[in-house]
Amino acid sequence: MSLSKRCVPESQQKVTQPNITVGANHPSYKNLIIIALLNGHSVMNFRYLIVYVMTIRMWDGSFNIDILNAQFHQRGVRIGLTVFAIKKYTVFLKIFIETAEKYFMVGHKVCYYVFTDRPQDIPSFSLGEGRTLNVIEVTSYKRWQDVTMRRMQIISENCLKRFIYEVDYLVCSDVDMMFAGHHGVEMLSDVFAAIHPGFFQASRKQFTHERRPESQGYIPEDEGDYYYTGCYFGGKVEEVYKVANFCHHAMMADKAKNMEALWHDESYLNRYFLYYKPTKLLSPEYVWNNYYGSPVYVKIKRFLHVDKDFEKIRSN
Ligand SMILES: CC(=O)N[C@H]1[C@@H](OP(=O)(O)OP(=O)(O)OC[C@H]2O[C@@H](n3ccc(=O)[nH]c3=O)[C@H](O)[C@@H]2O)O[C@H](CO)[C@H](O)[C@@H]1O
Ligand SMILES: [Mn+2]
Repeated sequence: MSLSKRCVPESQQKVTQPNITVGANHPSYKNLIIIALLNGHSVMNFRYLIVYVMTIRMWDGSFNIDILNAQFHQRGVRIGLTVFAIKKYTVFLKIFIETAEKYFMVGHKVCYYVFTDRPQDIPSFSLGEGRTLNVIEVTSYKRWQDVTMRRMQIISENCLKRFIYEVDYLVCSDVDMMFAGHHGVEMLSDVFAAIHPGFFQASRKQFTHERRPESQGYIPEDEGDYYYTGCYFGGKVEEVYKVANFCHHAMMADKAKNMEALWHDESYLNRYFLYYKPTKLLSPEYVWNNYYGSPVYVKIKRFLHVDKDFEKIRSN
């Protein structure tokens, strides 16, 4: 997969965001309505316009971390972070965990769950207090598409087997990522999702949703609030179970028909979120890719894609 395939065309990347920063660093409701209309969420489709505008978005300046930390500490909240490092992707783990130690839920109870087919290749890490790392061996798949999609099955099975007993919230991430700024409890909610950085300014027409009605990942042309990234989502364990279980079964139903949604697990995830809205939406601060430059609205890059040679890393 070439990265450029999934991007907004060059010409549009240069379009700067309208003046959306008012007071704090996040858009006002008035400006969100304007952005929603510009993005093709018509007033005729009032329900989606409301969803678009009312979703809680996390931006720098939109939360008070001291108050939130006190609340989460009082509850003794435990947070699991799942990450898959299958085949050659084990190379990404070091920087992922090392940067997570610096920025991810610092001061809280954190449990890393590393799923791999190469446990012997997992280095040891020195972890902060209250933080543990579990390496869980899983079988691999030949095609990278199957590796990425099967994460949903493994996550859903482990929700029932262990996550539900061990943690309160789960964060599910790609491994080819690095933390670069604060990632705290402000992002936690029943279900949270993040906007794909390439589609923050894109109109609904440009979203690369699955458009074949026969697929379980189908989203009609005139629906879809956002294009969510498949690389970062989470929530309470019972909610993540529902997300992952849906995506896995949708994928299996398509497979039985010899189909595969356009962007694999990401397409099924987008379909799930169309009908079961996330209760919190992370702004592009929480998932960014420097490929898209440094637009003014991303004041803090908290989580970044690591460059990779797609062909090399995915070859068996
Ligand atoms: C930024 C973003 O939107 N990421 C999504 C995107 O592409 P990406 O290009 O980011 O996908 P990717 O190559 O990172 O694969 C997804 C993840 O699967 C795991 N993996 C994959 C292959 C492998 O051989 N070994 C391995 O461990 C690993 O955790 C990796 O991070 O599209 C994928 C499906 O098409 C997934 O939805 C990704 O979450
Ligand atoms: Mn990735």
